[in-house]
Amino acid sequence: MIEFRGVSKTYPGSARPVVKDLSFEVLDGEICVLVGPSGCGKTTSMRMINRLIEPSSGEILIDGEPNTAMSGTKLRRKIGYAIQQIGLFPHRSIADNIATVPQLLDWDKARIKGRVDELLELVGLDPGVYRDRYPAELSGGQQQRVGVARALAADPPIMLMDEPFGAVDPINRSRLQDEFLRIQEEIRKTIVFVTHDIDEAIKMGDRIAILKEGGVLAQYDTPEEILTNPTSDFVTSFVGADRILKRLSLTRVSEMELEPANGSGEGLPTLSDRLTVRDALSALMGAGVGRGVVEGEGGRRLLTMEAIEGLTRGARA
Ligand SMILES: Nc1ncnc2c1ncn2[C@@H]1O[C@H](COP(=O)(O)OP(=O)(O)OP(=O)(O)O)[C@@H](O)[C@H]1O
Repeated sequence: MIEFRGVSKTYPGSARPVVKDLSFEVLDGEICVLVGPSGCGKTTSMRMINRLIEPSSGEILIDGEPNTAMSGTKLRRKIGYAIQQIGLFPHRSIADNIATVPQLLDWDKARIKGRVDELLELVGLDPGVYRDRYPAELSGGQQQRVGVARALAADPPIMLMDEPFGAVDPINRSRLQDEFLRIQEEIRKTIVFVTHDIDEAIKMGDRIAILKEGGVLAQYDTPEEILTNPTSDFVTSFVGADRILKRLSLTRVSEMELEPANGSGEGLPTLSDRLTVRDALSALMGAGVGRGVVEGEGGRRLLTMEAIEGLTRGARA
């Protein structure tokens, strides 16, 4: 667990803090997304976790221990770090890039090679093809994957990720997000993830910390809660006017309580219950109908506009 306790940061020469009295906890195995407008202190907050930046006051505890009490080696072993600019060393092979922290930690060669190949497999790059290439010989998306593999190299329980998919086009970005969520299912790291994109925050976060100007925490909640019960005008406007639709994209049709279709499904469009409710709504509207039949493990069930509206009720209150 990572715990911020009253953390503030004022840079030398500046009158005002860029992070102000920040207190929240990141639970083990969860992705916590720091999101907010440009300059609100997301990166500063994240870098105080691995002490690339020191707080002006307050403290950060990792598994109950102040990070100021930890040696550099211990911090490197505990915390992986992936950044938007990727930061791969251009004159080192992909294998050597990934091996950066294990080499610092003096792992033996065989162990490093095994780990590099395992990580390349994990991020979907064939080790035989990519191990000996150089960063310039990879696409931007492939380099991002190597960046993530490098951050995971010493199997740290904590990962800090600063806009890790920021430099790739929207399609590849969406693919990388999906892949990363799949990887996280396997590795269950404790992750702090910085983005300025609320849609990315909603997709990636188990919990979202929305920061506002001056590094003040505006709300810390699950994506569902933030979309359903924003606690201030700032959060409402930051999540956007389409928050009800965003809320629908968090739920799959399979999770809805729906009546069996029995005989009443005749002539209605059929949809998979793996769709998000947002996509199912879009399909119904596209077909110009108010009802459809969903198919899945729960059998054939009837999806109606009323049922969809029922999901948004809390959000409209
Ligand atoms: N080393 C520094 N010295 C002085 N001021 C700094 C330094 N680093 C950042 N700042 C200032 O602190 C504020 C917060 O910066 P930070 O990078 O933490 O914000 P951010 O929310 O990550 O922004 P962005 O989304 O634009 O990356 C900004 O106003 C920035 O100019």
